[in-house]
Amino acid sequence: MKIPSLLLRFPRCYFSRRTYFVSFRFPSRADFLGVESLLPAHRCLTKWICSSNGLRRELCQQAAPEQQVEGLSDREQRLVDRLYHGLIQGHRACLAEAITLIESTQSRKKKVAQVLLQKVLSYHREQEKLNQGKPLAFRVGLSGPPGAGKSTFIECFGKMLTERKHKVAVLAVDPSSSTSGGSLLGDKTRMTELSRDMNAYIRPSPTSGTLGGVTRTTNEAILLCEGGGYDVVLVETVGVGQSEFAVADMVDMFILLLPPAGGDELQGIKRGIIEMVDLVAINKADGDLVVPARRIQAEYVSAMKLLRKRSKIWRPKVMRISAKTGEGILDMWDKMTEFRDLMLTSGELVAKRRKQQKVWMWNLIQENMLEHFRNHLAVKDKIPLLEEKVLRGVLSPGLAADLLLKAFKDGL
Ligand SMILES: Nc1nc2c(ncn2[C@@H]2O[C@H](COP(=O)(O)OP(=O)(O)OP(=O)(O)O)[C@@H](O)[C@H]2O)c(=O)[nH]1
Repeated sequence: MKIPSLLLRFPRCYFSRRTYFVSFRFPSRADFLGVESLLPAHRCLTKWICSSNGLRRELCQQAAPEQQVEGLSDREQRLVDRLYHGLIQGHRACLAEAITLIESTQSRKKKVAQVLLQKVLSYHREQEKLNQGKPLAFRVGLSGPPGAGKSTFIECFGKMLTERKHKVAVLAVDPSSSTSGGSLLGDKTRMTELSRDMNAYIRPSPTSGTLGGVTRTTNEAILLCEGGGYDVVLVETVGVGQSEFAVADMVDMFILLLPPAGGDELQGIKRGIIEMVDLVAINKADGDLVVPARRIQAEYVSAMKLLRKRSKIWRPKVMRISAKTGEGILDMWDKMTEFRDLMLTSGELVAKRRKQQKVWMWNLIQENMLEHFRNHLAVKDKIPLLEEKVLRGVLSPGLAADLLLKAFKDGL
């Protein structure tokens, strides 16, 4: 809808968003002289604007392009706007700053981060609508025991993708970094060439927080990367704690990278994780390792036949690759895109993402509730005593839990 030219001719007329009130202020005496002739137009315009939602929206956009969010100071609002615009224009520095903001544990910054995320989410929705429902990015999880060759693989795979005009983001989930104070995953020195590539963005794991906290920020970082135009987001993790399960719950495709070794060396691979996998890549299938790689591939192919089918359209594949020579990497990407396309056309991808959103929400609630419970004044002091009684066998775990829960409920 067009804004009446009359309204635009008078720069001092203003429109208040909250009251939908329109008023004219005449800039000079000369203009004032013309008031008589303008009054009917003024009244008519006021009435029209009040009844016109379309114009109201248009005026709001022209008068105040950024919607002021309640509770944010002007400075915070400006920060959100700067990061948002920088992010969607593809500035890496803004993406990095935005991820730092979502990783913050300060309550004020957390609030600002959520406002930014909301904005990025509505941008996502718009873009996906324009894309006929196609997701902005392909989310891929990569796990494997230490030494499997994850960083060599990411370097080789990432470069292959950027050469094909893709934009690649690499995020890491390493809960062990919280205790060790630093993460090797996502370390740029492990992927020297990719980290210099302008179409790649590498982010190490946050070095503080629980697995739940790290998972939350990684989930949010994925959204930010997608907003920044990265169409392949790779989330790397090692088999520590429950991190692979957490990563499998945030990606479209989950890949397990294995060295050509069996038995003891693969003890670290948790049984359950094989059930989450969409593709197993046996790495280092080069030189003398080709034969053992073939053997491991055959073992996994037969083991995976016994697994319960998770998808109607996809059976997990086992492939041999060499991250060092690049052999098999392109074939692997072909398989990955085949998976993505099948998932998309069958509707399984949308269903999977929806389910993941729900899992994510409940995980956050669980984590926050537990923290709230542990720190609640009514139970905080009782926990060590009851724990000790349970350890000594004086009190059953069930009774101890009941006592603590009762104290919590009474204290609410
Ligand atoms: N022969 C051969 N060696 C490889 C291949 N990929 C990786 N390597 C070697 O395997 C070793 C471990 O590789 P990384 O890429 O550091 O493995 P990672 O899984 O990232 O290991 P962590 O950093 O311990 O988690 C290095 O010495 C690599 O050179 C491959 O395809 N073939």
